[in-house]
Amino acid sequence: MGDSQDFTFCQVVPQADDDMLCLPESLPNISNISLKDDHIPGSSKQKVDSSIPDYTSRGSDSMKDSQFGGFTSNKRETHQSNLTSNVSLTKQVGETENSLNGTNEQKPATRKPIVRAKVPFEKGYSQMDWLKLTRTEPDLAGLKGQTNRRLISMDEVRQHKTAGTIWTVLKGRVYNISPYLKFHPGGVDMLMKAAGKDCTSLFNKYHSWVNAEFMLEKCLVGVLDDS
Ligand code: HEM
Repeated sequence: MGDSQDFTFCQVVPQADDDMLCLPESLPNISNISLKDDHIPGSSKQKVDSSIPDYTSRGSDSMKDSQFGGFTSNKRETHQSNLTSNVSLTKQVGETENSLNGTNEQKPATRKPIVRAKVPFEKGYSQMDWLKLTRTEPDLAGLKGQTNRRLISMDEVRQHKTAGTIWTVLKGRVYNISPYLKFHPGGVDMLMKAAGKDCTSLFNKYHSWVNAEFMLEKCLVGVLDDS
């Protein structure tokens, strides 16, 4: 009886010993976990560090952080957004809006975003290049000596919509826009919508602030005869 009790007791003791043996191994793990937890309530940067072991192992990256500040910070945010899916990116924008509105879950902005459809210009076709051309090229309008004060009917304008002589009417003036096509920041295709037509309303729709009178001064062919 006593032996069996001792046996039972002896069986228990080794288990306790096992636990004791495990403790030194488990302690470092526990301390690791507590370190991660300590970082989680901190900044988003720290969140990334604690959840991604690779970042903590990159000593050089953390050096870069301190050296380049915001620049590297952006880089990390990109990593974070990759890891937490695109939502994170949207959230960045949303967060700014929410901080202004004072709410956490807000619908996307209702206002329609302004679409900038500027086309990157080819080398040699910047607005500065256009300005230079207007000062150096003597006959951009293709007048060949004719006056640019001539009255031009809409019928005649309509006949000029192919390469070389593309005319348009803007605010009562007729311009040869052929030489300007490749310089147009909105692209050739957009400007071609003006070919052989009165483009005043389209022009005002996209950029009423543009000083076309000045820009196309040397392309003036005549004045629209609207009688
Ligand atoms: C006929 C004379 C025109 C001239 C001299 C002209 C000139 C310009 C200029 C200087 C810009 C740059 C504007 C900026 O940076 O703020 C621009 C952009 C643009 N233009 Fe024109 N344009 C003309 C006609 C048109 C027409 C008829 C259309 C449409 C059918 C058009 C569509 C655009 C678009 C979509 C852009 C890009 C707008 C943006 O940056 O948001 N343009 N144009």
